Amino acid sequence: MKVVAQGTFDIIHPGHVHYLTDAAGMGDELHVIIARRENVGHKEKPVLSNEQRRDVVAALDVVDHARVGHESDIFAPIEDIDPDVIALGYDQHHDPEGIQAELDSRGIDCTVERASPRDPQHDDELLSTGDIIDRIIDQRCD
Ligand SMILES: Cc1cc2nc3c(=O)[nH]c(=O)nc-3n(C[C@H](O)[C@H](O)[C@H](O)COP(=O)(O)O)c2cc1C
Ligand SMILES: Nc1ncnc2c1ncn2[C@@H]1O[C@H](COP(=O)(O)OP(=O)(O)OP(=O)(O)O)[C@@H](O)[C@H]1O
Repeated sequence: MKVVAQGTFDIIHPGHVHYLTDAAGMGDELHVIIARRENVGHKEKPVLSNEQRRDVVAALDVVDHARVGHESDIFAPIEDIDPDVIALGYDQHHDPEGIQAELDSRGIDCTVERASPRDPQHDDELLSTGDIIDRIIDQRCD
């Protein structure tokens, strides 16, 4: 069973590890698609390059394969990987029914699941790249 997870993964934190571990548990081979910098438009663009974000994700034990995503067709890597499950992050804005309809129309036999959120495990745990960057600005910039 192949599972696909996807995201920006700019400055890895335990929320990312939770998501990828959850996604890996939905099958036995986890593929991760890294959002291209130019395609991140719903929030600040990543600080780190496409390749750096890919290499760090690829180094995680639960990840079998990581790649930088396609420039324009988000379903091109999906056709290539041919997964059994797409695991959406708990807060990803994508519409599961729209994705399912596109999978069906392309003849890809795959379901769409939603991963769980990670709750903070100890005081002062930062589970958001945006929050980490805000703290760096707060503590290191006068
Ligand atoms: C099934 C699926 C496939 C995707 N494939 C790509 C891709 O090939 N290239 C890309 O730049 N973004 C791709 N994306 C979109 C990014 O991953 C998207 O910007 C990402 O979901 C942002 O999530 P985040 O805000 O949780 O980091 C894909 C998204 C989904 C749901
Ligand atoms: N605390 C968390 N618990 C579970 N999953 C998480 C958590 N934080 C991020 N993720 C998941 O990791 C994937 C990539 O997240 P993303 O790169 O947007 O990180 P982020 O820290 O949420 O970013 P930002 O703070 O800039 O919005 C998404 O699918 C997201 O749902």
